[in-house]
Amino acid sequence: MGHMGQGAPQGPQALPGIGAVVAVGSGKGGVGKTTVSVNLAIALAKLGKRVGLIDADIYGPNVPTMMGQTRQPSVTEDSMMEPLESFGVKFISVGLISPGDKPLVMRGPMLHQIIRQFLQQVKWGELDYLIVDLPPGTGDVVISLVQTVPLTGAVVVSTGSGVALQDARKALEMFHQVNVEVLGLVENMSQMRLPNGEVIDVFGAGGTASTARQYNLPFLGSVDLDPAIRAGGDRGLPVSLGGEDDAKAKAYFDIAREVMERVEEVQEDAENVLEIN
Ligand SMILES: Nc1ncnc2c1ncn2[C@@H]1O[C@H](COP(=O)(O)OP(=O)(O)OP(=O)(O)O)[C@@H](O)[C@H]1O
Repeated sequence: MGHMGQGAPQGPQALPGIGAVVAVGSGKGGVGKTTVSVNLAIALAKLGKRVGLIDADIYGPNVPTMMGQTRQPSVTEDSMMEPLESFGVKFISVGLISPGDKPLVMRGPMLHQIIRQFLQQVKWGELDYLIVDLPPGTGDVVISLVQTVPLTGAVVVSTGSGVALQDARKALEMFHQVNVEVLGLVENMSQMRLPNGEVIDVFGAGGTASTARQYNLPFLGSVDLDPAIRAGGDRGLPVSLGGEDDAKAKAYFDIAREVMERVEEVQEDAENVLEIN
């Protein structure tokens, strides 16, 4: 395992007080990775977990808008950042530290520095889950992450379309390369249910589940294509706030429970490995 070298001076160091670090990635942009991250984080919090969310999506840092707060985080005297908090979820975003609407041009070393800061210099306190919303594609941010902390695992979001899945497979391969366990796949914008009950298959529903099967990975659930989900994100009031009994929120709670189960599995496996050694 690549991240067992905890005694090594440069190796990834577990964050004290943080139970699990879960990255959410996608391959293709615009498939709804951020919407899944935000609603998953809120669902976990509503299920009683202590949750943090890092928005590391340098190309589209939309977490603050979806969480309804876009002010700059305050910095304490000891140079620690206070995360913002909405709906019981603590969060921080690259969007909050980049000035205005300027396109964010960042060189690798600066990006690496920011990722490290978000992990190590934010007052997260005790968390059960720290979710990291990755930029689409395969790349630098993931490398910075795995060099800084041991990741518990990754969730890969895709639509069922052939091209999105093509890119999702690249993301799966990348996580494999950097020794990050994929907890499972989520299909977003799977189907659209019209008010008259008719169901429209927009992006090829089921494609993500079959990709999961191909790779022998768990399928964590699917989310409908639903204007209420888009509106919730835009208004800073994500649909998960409706709670588990709300039909529009339920999918995210199902996914949250799957993620909790998978995280437990991965952590138990890691403990067994340590006992054998
Ligand atoms: N299930 C859904 N139903 C309806 N709209 C959705 C759904 N999921 C996401 N959207 C909308 O699609 C758009 C893209 O979603 P989002 O920003 O979450 O994608 P992303 O994959 O994080 O994008 P990127 O990483 O490229 O910035 C947003 O306007 C969002 O509100």
